[in-house]
Amino acid sequence: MQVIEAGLTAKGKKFAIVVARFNSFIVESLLDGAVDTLKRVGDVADQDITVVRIPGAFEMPLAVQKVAASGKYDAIIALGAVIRGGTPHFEYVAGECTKGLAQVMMQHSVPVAFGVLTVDSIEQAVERAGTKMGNKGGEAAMSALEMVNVLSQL
Ligand SMILES: Nc1c(NC[C@H](O)[C@H](O)[C@H](O)CO)[nH]c(=O)[nH]c1=O
Ligand SMILES: CC(=O)[C@@H](O)COP(=O)(O)O
Repeated sequence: MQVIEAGLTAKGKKFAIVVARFNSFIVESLLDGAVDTLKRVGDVADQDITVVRIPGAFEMPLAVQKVAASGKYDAIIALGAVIRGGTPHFEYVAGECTKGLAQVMMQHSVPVAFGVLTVDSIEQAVERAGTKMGNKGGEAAMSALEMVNVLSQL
């Protein structure tokens, strides 16, 4: 049996973090978690991290597609927070964001870590942005680190 398993250090690899400004009080905590994980777990240097700010989750697929097409990055981390309101708006924004990001990942063969919260309430968002349910930005960064390493072995 051959098992391909990857480590998490990614010194010298380049990461782009695409950050939605909508619900920024939540998303900035996701960004803090992602940067902290890349540096502390991945040993990624500050100059190898590029942060791209965009309006909201709906714009995420296009921005991530441009970043992927540049060929400059080993992985991309998408960070945002879609919080359910009183209309069907949530379904459209969250659905298009999720679908679009998956398409970009397959089209460009570059890992896109999904750090976009899709939650029913602000309370659920706070819980996932560095409080009792952890920090989903940090978790997305962990997956980007692992994917960069695993892809290099395949
Ligand atoms: N409601 C949320 C949005 N809405 C904004 C859209 O993403 C988009 O920027 C706007 O419709 C203009 O095209 N964005 C989020 O990231 N989170 C939300 O909860
Ligand atoms: C993405 C959303 O669901 C939200 O921000 C929009 O709120 P609403 O459905 O009340 O217009």
